[in-house]
Parts: sequence; C-alpha cells; structure tokens
Amino acid sequence: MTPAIRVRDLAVRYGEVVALDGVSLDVAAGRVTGLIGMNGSGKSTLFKTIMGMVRPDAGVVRLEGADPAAARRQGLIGYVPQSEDVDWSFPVSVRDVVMMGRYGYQGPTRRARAADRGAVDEALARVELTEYADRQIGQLSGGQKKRAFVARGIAQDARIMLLDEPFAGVDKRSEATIVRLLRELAEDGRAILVSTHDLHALPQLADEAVLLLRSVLFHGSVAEALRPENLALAFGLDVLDTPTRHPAGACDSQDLSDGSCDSSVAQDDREGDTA
Ligand SMILES: Nc1ncnc2c1ncn2[C@@H]1O[C@H](COP(=O)(O)OP(=O)(O)OP(=O)(O)O)[C@@H](O)[C@H]1O
Repeated sequence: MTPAIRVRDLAVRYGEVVALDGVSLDVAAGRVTGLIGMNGSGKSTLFKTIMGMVRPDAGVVRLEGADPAAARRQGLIGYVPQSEDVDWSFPVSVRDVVMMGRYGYQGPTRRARAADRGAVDEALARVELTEYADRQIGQLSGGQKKRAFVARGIAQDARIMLLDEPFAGVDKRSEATIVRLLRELAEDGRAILVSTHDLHALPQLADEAVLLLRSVLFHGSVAEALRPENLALAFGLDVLDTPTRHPAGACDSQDLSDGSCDSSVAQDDREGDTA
C-alpha cells in the first residue's frame, strides 16, 4: 500500500549547515506519528520540505504518490506551522484563517458558499473556538492559535496533517483538545505527523515515533523510542550514566507513566551541532 507520506534519501542544506542528510521515512494513514528531536535536529525543515516550501538538495517526497506542489494543489496537506513562522499581526479573523482551508473548494473567485461556511463553523466548533471566530488571529492565546490552525486543516478535510510543535507554549486545555482531535482525525483514516518536545504526552498522543537528528535514528513504537538509550542518541545525553536523576527529556516509558521523570526537554541548551 502506498504510504501517505514517503520520503527517500532527503538532503537539505542551508549554505554550510546540513539540516537533513539521507532522511528516509514512510508515514502511514490512520495513525499519529510523533516526530522527536532536539532543537536544530531538522524537524521544521522536514515539514517544510514535505510541504514543498523548501527545495531539497537531494531526495524525493511523495504524498499519496504526488509531489508536494501537486499535493498542495489537491488540498491533501494541512499544516500547523511553528508560531515563529506566522505573522500574527496580519489583519485576519479566526474565521478567515479557517476559511483559508476552503480555498481549494472555491475556485479562482474564492467566493464562500454555504457548504464552505458550514465546514468552517463545524471546524470551529470541533476545536472549541466558536466564540472567538471574529477575533483578529493575533488576539488569541498560544493554544487557541494552534487550535485555529488545526481547524483550518479540518475545514480543508486534509488527508495528511503536519503539525510543527503544536504544544509549545500551549495551555493544558488546548493540549488536551488538540490530542483528542488528532486521535479522532487518525481514527478517521488521516495521516498525522506531529513534532513535539513533550515526551510526557507522547504515549497518549502517538501510535509510533520517529527520532530525528538530521537523519532518522529510530522509527518504531513509542515505548521503544522513549527508552533512555534511544533518547540518548537523539538528544545526545549521557542518560545511561545517571541512574538516579534523569536529564530533562530523557525518561523511560515507566517514568513517563508514573510521572517520576521530568520530561520537559530544555529548549535553550540542546542546540544541535549541525554545521
Ligand atoms: N532559513 C534557514 N537558514 C539557515 N539555516 C537554517 C534555516 N532554517 C533552519 N536552519 C538551520 O537548520 C538546522 C535545522 O533547523 P530546523 O529549524 O529544521 O530544526 P528543528 O528541529 O525544527 O529545531 P527547533 O526544535 O528549534 O524548531 C538548524 O541548524 C538551523 O539553525
């Protein structure tokens, strides 16, 4: 069966910086796949290359067999970008953002029909943002902003959803709503690829996990991905030498289930040495 996302031998450089090097990955429909890696490990670059926003130096990306440009034209991919990649001062309402998911249904005139308005209302309700629909997008909390972008993908009826750090700076309610929605979307047969630093949430969120450090170090079950030796590979931590106190972000699945481990990966001191 053709995977929803197929990536082969992908390489991306920014000048001297090697962001991705020989990435090969299949992402299946009907599952949530967690993408885990330290800052600078190439997660955003992988999303942008899958979206066709970054042109790879080598390798191939296929979305249900189509190249990224064709997949975008067909409305196959919904994308929730990192907050830094969005201009929140742009004068659009939450409803306008969600309506962007309907552009592919509207032809060149972009005239919204009743079906488009209905799909937008339904998506807003699913992410619990109906009462905020007329607010300027920048006037939402971090979690509400993420939910607005998830609603855009729902309104679009995207078969593949890419979410870049949807839990960063997000309140617990938004996190729980997003996790529930992603699970529902996967059960509906969609492919969900989601990057996160929140290793605690991973067992509830994802069916499988990918550890990335410029290339794929591991792809398999969440429990195995969370084993200290695998996290050590991905985060460059010497976890096996510290039996009493785990470094932040390096927990085994037992620690995660009984809450005895600090799983919040420090953002600032884990820059990847990618040059
Ligand atoms: N536009 C760019 N120009 C130059 N270098 C870049 C650019 N975008 C990313 N990089 C570099 O490429 C590498 C991978 O960055 P990327 O943003 O893909 O990683 P990431 O895993 O998403 O990190 P984070 O978790 O911090 O978002 C890093 O070394 C980064 O500094």
